[in-house]
Amino acid sequence: MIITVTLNTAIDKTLEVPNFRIGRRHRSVDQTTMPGGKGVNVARAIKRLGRPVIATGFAGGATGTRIVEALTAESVLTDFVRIGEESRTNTSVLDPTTGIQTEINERGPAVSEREMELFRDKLLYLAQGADICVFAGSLPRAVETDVYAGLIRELRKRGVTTVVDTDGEPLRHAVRAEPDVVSPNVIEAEELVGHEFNDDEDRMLAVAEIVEQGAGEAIMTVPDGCFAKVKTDNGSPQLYRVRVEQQEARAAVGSGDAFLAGYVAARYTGGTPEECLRFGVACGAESTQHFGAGVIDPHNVERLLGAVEATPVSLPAEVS
Ligand SMILES: O=P(O)(O)OC[C@@]1(O)O[C@H](CO)[C@@H](O)[C@@H]1O
Repeated sequence: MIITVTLNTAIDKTLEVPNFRIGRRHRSVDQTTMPGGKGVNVARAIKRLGRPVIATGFAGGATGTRIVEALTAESVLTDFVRIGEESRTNTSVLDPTTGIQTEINERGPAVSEREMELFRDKLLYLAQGADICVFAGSLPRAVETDVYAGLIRELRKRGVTTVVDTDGEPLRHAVRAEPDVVSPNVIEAEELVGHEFNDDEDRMLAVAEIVEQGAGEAIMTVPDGCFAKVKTDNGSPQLYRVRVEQQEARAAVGSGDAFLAGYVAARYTGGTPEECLRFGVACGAESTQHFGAGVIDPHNVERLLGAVEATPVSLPAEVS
């Protein structure tokens, strides 16, 4: 079983607004609402890929009920801790004339110590039947920024592979807890490493640096694929640049979540590191053709897979 953890679940509301201009009044021509938060999106995509997954985390108030009911309607298994405060709604505006999507994410509810304790108990219970656990997304209010780090350490003791996609302080703490895989996007990685990246060598050095900081493997997603430092089957480290020809995106929000879902799904079924990266990149690219984060068509993923190239890369001995 794969577990996804979403501590800051959301209803993602996307308004389609042609010729969107800041400071003007608009009427949307279409709108969609879906349960979201990064871990929820990863769970949706893993379910579509046919691997066993359960989504956990916090769900609060009427929005929380809506999140759970909508996931149930998608046949995604859930086991959330119900909390006193209301789960958030994240609003984004998609301008179909430019393809640009502007996101406004709410901070989310405050979670009490008691609720956090209940969650820890639930996660450790679920972990008994789990191979992989994905921690993804921002933290709700009143939660310590080292929460992922503590949970990673607990799950490692129980032999569960841990995967993290978050940002800022929670990511910094999580990396020090030595998770098996960390998968930031470029902005998250620049923040973690402490400088901007100007070229592909900088990007390669960045994934190597994130491994130096504590991650077992680091995968940085970019619009046309990823940069990765992973362990080969014999355990030795290898850098990869994985690329797919960039397609015109209908909606790119959530492609990192689809990447992670594909990577984890392939890893769950014993794919080689290169196969997992290529499958993840195919899933991320395919997801840009659909509205809704984590929405993918597995048949198109298989078609795209042939166009994904993974190139092993060498860097000077001191960093590779
Ligand atoms: O605030 P977080 O949890 O970091 O990100 C939340 C979010 O923007 O990310 C997803 C797309 O990746 C959306 O479903 C969701 O609204």
